[in-house]
Amino acid sequence: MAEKHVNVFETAQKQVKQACDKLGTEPAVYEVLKNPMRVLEVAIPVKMDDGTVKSFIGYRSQHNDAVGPFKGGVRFHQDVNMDEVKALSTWMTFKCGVVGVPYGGGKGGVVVNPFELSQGELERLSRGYSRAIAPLIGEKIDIPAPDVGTNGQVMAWMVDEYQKATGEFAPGVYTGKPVDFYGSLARTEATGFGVVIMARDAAKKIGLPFDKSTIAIQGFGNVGSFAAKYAHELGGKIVAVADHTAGLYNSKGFDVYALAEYAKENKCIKGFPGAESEFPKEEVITFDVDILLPCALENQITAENAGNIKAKIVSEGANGPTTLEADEILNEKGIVVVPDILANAGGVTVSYFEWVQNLMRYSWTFEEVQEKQENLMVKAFNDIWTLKEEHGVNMRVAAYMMSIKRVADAMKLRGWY
Ligand SMILES: NC(=O)C1=CN([C@@H]2O[C@H](COP(=O)(O)OP(=O)(O)OC[C@H]3O[C@@H](n4cnc5c(N)ncnc54)[C@H](OP(=O)(O)O)[C@@H]3O)[C@@H](O)[C@H]2O)C=CC1
Ligand SMILES: O=C(O)CCC(=O)C(=O)O
Repeated sequence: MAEKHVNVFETAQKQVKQACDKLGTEPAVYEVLKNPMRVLEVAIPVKMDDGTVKSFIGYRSQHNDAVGPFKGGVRFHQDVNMDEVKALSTWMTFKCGVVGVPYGGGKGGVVVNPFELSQGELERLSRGYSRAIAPLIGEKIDIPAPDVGTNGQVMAWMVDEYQKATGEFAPGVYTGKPVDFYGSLARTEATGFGVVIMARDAAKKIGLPFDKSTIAIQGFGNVGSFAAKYAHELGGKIVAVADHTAGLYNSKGFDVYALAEYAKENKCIKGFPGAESEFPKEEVITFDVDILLPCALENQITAENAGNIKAKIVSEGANGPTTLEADEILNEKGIVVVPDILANAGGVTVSYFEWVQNLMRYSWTFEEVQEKQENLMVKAFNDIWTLKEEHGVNMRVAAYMMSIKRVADAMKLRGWY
């Protein structure tokens, strides 16, 4: 039966409810966690290159700050909407809880296709958004970062505009900045690296040799391209890749460096000469591989395609790629799903390291940062695996159980319930 349109905020709420029930928390815990504490909607007027003025709608959702300041990326995409931003901010709260970084959850977004803007228009929009949310954010209040459609340059403009709005030079108010402007080494690579480390450890658990495995990747932006690089460096063979424009196949495994270079230059993978053949991009999800890395957007693994998935492991680089119905199907099929709030937590983990370095006005080497990231994520993976075995639940429920407990304990100590 075809799945109805899936509202990702309802998905996030149900995931939280399921874990609260499993933990047996007091009803007040879900009552507090089911909605973001604050959601801001702004209209950002931007002078376009042709002299007209266009107003863009933006959001910032602050889900929960019991553990620490709100934290989470800013998405520039034409499909951004308030419910999506609310869901993404909810997932951030529990993602931070999973890896134990001292933050709550936040997320922002602007309804825009950034590829249709000139560089000047993109800068004016980024500055306008930063000005609009400046009263609600701060180094110790709410710390945005990059997500789909934004990058280090956008963060640098936003820091500069925040300073103009508040008079305060506070580089730690945004993370994911360029390394030459208060960014951290290994942040750009962090999310994709983490997705692969988690797939590697899941493979160990089920006795699948990662260095003999075949891999399919959906999405070839920041997360997908670095996931490809690290999976290749660990000996995995990336045979299928898809972005918004095409699905590409190479039976011998892609030259991931050449593909990344091509995608950077052409802003898509279609036409890459190193592919043997092209296939419809949707089919990447059901490709005959050992490991699937969804690294694009929400609701990609659905009730329609989940039954045909052949991979033994799914490590979720994207936020919310799997619908609730699909999750049940994967569970029944015995597929190990490393949930988004663990698999893609490398981004916020290294954002945390960037923030710490900013506050200390100090910097660590690439190797130091990546080692700290790996240690933190591997510990979270093992703790969640143990919890999963103890309670007979899947990794997603176990991850929420661990995280909700941390947030609930902080709320209790603060006297919120
Ligand atoms: N950046 C980060 O640090 C973090 C990101 N994430 C999550 O990872 C995911 C990807 O983010 P990021 O890599 O930063 O974003 P990017 O904007 O860098 O890349 C997004 C990629 O997804 C592709 N894509 C979009 N829609 C589809 C589709 N229908 N089918 C196939 N590919 C598609 C895009 O293709 P095209 O360009 O052709 O549209 C692009 O390759 C998001 O869910 C994000 O929230 C999670 C944690 C941290
Ligand atoms: O780096 C961060 O602070 C958050 C990244 C993000 O938006 C995410 O993990 O979804």
